[in-house]
Amino acid sequence: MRSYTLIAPAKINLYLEIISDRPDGYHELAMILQSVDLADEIYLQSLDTESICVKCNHPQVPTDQSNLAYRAAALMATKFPQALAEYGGVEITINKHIPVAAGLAGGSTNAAAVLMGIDLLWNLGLTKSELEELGATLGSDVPFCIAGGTVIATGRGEKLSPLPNLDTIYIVLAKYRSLEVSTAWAYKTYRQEFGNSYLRDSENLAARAAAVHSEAIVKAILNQDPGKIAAKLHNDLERVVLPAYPQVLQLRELFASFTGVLGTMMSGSGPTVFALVESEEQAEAVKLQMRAVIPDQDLELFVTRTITQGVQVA
Ligand SMILES: C[C@@](CO)(OP(=O)(O)O)[C@H](O)COP(=O)(O)OP(=O)(O)OC[C@H]1O[C@@H](n2ccc(N)nc2=O)[C@H](O)[C@@H]1O
Ligand SMILES: Nc1ncnc2c1ncn2[C@@H]1O[C@H](COP(=O)(O)OP(=O)(O)O)[C@@H](O)[C@H]1O
Repeated sequence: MRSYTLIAPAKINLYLEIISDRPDGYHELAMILQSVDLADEIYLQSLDTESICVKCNHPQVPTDQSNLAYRAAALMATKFPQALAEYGGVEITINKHIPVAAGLAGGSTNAAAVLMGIDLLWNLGLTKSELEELGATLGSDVPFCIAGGTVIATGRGEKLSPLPNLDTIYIVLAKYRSLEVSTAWAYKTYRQEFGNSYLRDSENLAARAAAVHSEAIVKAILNQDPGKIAAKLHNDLERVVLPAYPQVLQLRELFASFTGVLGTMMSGSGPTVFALVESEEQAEAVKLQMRAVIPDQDLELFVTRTITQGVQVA
């Protein structure tokens, strides 16, 4: 019986600009995605039968066919039926550490780990770009979770251009356990409220505008300048999520008021808010400050840091 354990890291969005809507219902984006060391462990074990089964220690995560990890395995089974017959199905055990429905790509990174793990279990020898292409059919953030590091993502988030590795930056994450924001709702509301400001002249114009806006943060990343990176954080989805979720706005304002915080932003469609911090010591101090102001145990707080890789075999 063969088995693999994979480490599946979360991401944050250092930059998220919505360029336009698309005929397929998605949005054209310009993003900078960053892997962080808060990660789930994914344990894969071959089965004698051709079935797929998912186990997870987190009550909010479904273990049926709606689990993104299950869907990743089902996709591999459909694409490679001979390998499924030869090597058997797979049992997927997810040890969740990443908060669920948080804007941290928890499900996407689990799916990425399953694609990479099954590639190994079934001796398929797929390239990273082949795996990323398969991943894009499961979710917009899945290709990035395979690539990892610091990456410019365009299209609906699946077209990736790597940036140089960032030196370690410490990060504090804050998320109310019971608060969920639907990604589809966030984009739909943005389209309803701000859609008339999209650039529609031509794809090129839209791409050029995105390049101009994100230029400053890309430069700061190339210069390894955490202060400037923090000053240029941006997320268009804050325009719809912050007014609708005052608790998220409060976290954002509190982080901004703490000593040692270089910059703060909501990640993805939220509701996680992150703060870039000067040092590990400052990060622990910022976490303590937040806990002192909000003792409510529904608020989850994590100290994490930037990393240079996506999913890895343990
Ligand atoms: C907002 C972001 C930012 O990184 O992340 P999360 O907050 O989910 O982590 C991503 O754009 C989310 O990526 P992901 O969670 O993989 O999205 P998908 O499953 O592909 O899409 C979920 C829904 O979001 C909307 N969507 C997503 C991506 C995109 N470029 N345009 C969209 O309009 C669509 O309504 C889609 O049905
Ligand atoms: N493997 C998985 N891990 C986490 N959530 C999952 C998974 N598979 C499906 N889901 C569902 O996907 C939804 C989004 O969760 P998640 O991927 O953690 O958030 P986000 O896309 O905001 O980063 C949740 O409602 C959850 O029930």
